[in-house]
Amino acid sequence: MRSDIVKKKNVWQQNASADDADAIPIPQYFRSARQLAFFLLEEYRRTDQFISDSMQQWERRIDLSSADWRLAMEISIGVVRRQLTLDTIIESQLTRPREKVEAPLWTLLQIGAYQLVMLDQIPDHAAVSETVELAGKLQRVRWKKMVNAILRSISRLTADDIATEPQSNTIPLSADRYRSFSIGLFPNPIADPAGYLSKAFSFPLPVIRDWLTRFSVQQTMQMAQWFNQRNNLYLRINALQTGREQLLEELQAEGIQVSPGDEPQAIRLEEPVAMENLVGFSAGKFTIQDQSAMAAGNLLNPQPEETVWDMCAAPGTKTTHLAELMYNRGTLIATDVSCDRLEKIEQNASRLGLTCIETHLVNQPDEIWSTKQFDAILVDAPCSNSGVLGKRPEARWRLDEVSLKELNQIQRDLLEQAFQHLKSSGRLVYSTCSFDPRENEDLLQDVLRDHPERKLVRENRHLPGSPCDGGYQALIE
Ligand SMILES: C[S@@+](CC[C@H](N)C(=O)[O-])C[C@H]1O[C@@H](n2cnc3c(N)ncnc32)[C@H](O)[C@@H]1O
Repeated sequence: MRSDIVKKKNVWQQNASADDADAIPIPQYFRSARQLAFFLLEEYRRTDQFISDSMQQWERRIDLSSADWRLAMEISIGVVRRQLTLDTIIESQLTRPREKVEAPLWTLLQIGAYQLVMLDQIPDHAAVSETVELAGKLQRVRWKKMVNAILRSISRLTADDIATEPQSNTIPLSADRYRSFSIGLFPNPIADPAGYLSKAFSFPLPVIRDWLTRFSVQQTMQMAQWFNQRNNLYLRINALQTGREQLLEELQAEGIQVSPGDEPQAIRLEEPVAMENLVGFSAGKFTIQDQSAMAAGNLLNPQPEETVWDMCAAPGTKTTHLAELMYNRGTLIATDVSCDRLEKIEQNASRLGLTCIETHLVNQPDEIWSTKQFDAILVDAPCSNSGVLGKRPEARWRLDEVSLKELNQIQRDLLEQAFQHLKSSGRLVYSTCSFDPRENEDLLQDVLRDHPERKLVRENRHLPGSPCDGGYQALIE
C-alpha cells in the first residue's frame, strides 16, 4: 500500500552521514533477529524502502525461527515508529554531536535502546551484550566501546518501576503503563504538551500541533497511543461463499477468538493470527480489511447488474467488496496507475471467485480512458494515510504540507474526472484513509461548489481508535 504516499525523504535519509560509501554489505543469509532488524532498518534509511517490502524481498534469505522472525519485526518496525523517542534518549547520553556519529552506528544504538526501554521481555544485560556483539559481526569492532557505553548508561537511567501517567521522565509503553527514567528527558507535558506528545509518543511536532488545533490534549494523546499499540484486526466475509455466523463458528472451531464487528460483513479478531495461513483464506471465504474501510463499499451500496467504476482500485480490497455486494453480476471497472498493484486485484478476485471485475491501467492522471457513464463510482483517493499511521509505521514521517498540497491536486482531479463519468441519476463515494479535513470535507465542499447539480447526502468520519482506523467517506448524488 505504498504508492498512495507521495514520495518524500524519510527523516533518516536526511540525517544520513558521509560513511554511506562504506556501507556494510548485506549478508547472503540472515541468521539472527537483531542482524535482520539492522539490515531492514539500514535499507529503509538508505533507500527509503518500507520494512515490509524489504522483508518480502529477502524472505528466502531469512534463516530464523518464528520467534526470532517476530523479534526482528518487532524491533525494526518499533524503531521506525518510535525513532523520535529513541533519538531523544540516545542524544541525552552522547558526548559528541549526533552528526559526528556514523549513520549505521546510530541504527545500532536505536536497536539497543529499543530493546532496553520498550521490550519488557529482554533483560538489560542481553540487550546490551547482543547489540555490542552485533557490532563485531558487522565487522565494526571500533563501534563496540561506544555501543556498550551508551547502552549501559541508558540502562542505568531506566527505572524498574512502571509509572501510570505522562511526566517529563516517562514515556508510554501502553495506554496506562509508562516507562520511567531517573531524570527528565522530555518536555514537561503540562507546560509543553505538544513537545511532550511529539517526543514521548514519537510523532513529528507539526503533526501533533495540527491535531491539537482540532482535538484536546487528552484526545490527541489517546490517538497517538492508539497508533503506537497493536490493535484488533478485522476481516470481511465473502457473502458469495459464506455467512457471518457460519464463518464465526468455523474460526472458533479452529481455536481463534472472534466476534462480530459493526459493519454487517465484519468479524473482529480478538488476538493476532496469521490469517493468510487459514484454510478459509485460500478458499476465498474472507478478506482482511478494517471495518472503517468496509464502510466505503457499504455506503456506495452497488447493486447487481449496475455499471460501477472503482477509480483508484489497487490492490482491490474495496473492489472485491463492491463485486461481492453486486453478487458478482454487472460491470465493475477497476482502474489504477500502478501495473503491479493492478495484478493484485486480479489475484484477489480469483481467490474470492469474483469474475465481474475488469482491470485497466491508467497512464496519466487526467486520462479519459473511456466514454462510459456509470451508475456508481468509488473514488478511494491517494491520501496522506493519516488515519492508518499505526499500520504503516513509515507514514508518520512523510506527513507534511507539501505532500498534502500535491495530494489535494490529485484528489481534486480525480473527483472532477469522476463527475464527468457519473450518470445524472448516479451516486459517488469519495473516500480516504485520512482524518484530515483538508483532504476530506474541506476539499469536497470546494469541489462541490462547481457542481451545483450534485449534493452531499451523507458523511462518515472515522477518528483513529474510535474504534478502528481513521478515515472519511462521503456519498454524493
Ligand atoms: C488508497 S489507495 C487504493 C486502495 C484500494 N482502493 C483498496 O481498497 O485496495 C489509492 C490508489 O490510487 C492509485 N492512484 C494514484 N493516482 C491515481 C490516478 N490518477 N488514477 C487512478 N489511480 C490512482 C494508487 O496507485 C493507489 O493504488
